[in-house]
Amino acid sequence: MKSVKIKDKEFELFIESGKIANNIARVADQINADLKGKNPLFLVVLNGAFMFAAELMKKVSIPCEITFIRLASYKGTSSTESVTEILGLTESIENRTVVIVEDIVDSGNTLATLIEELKKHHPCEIKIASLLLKPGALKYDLQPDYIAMEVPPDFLVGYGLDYDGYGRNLADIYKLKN
Ligand SMILES: O=P(O)(O)OC[C@H]1O[C@H](OP(=O)(O)OP(=O)(O)O)[C@H](O)[C@@H]1O
Ligand code: HPA
Repeated sequence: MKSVKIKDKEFELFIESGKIANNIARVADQINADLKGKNPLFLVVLNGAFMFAAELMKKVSIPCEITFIRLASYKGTSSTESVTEILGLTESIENRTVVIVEDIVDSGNTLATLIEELKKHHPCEIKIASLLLKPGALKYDLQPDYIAMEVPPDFLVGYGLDYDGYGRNLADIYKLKN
């Protein structure tokens, strides 16, 4: 499919599934080499990362655990204070090597907040694996350890990424038509 319409918007084909798979395989090889013997715990951030995580974890061959979390943010007691809660983290991460699995690092806001929250639980180290990184949109001093592909700051859908809840099931990645 060269283009798709989702709700009111048109998207054009940007990255085909074969290229996505090759880049994920490369990331898995890096993880297998770097984290051997570290017994990592992969924290998959739902919803967007589900498809990347499924493909990545089939190719990660070192002993590891996988768990799935969601982030909930709400206003704290003072009107400006924003509180982020990690839902679903039942495993202890104390002294563990934790690998955050994300579909995209865009502004970096989600990841920066998540890292701050995770640090409160004293992991031994926190690694970041993301399918996509938008270097041109990043507003935080974050250095993701494992990136499958860098992309321009266009709005993307497919392979887990959604537009208003739709498009996550697309096997390729599409970008918003201008
Ligand atoms: O770097 P940022 O600017 O913070 O953007 C990246 C975040 O945005 C998306 O999550 P979203 O909150 O849309 O939830 P979803 O995973 O359920 O789609 C994506 O999955 C990342 O978590
Ligand atoms: O480009 C994007 N597409 C979908 N969801 C997103 N969340 C951050 N950036 C994006």
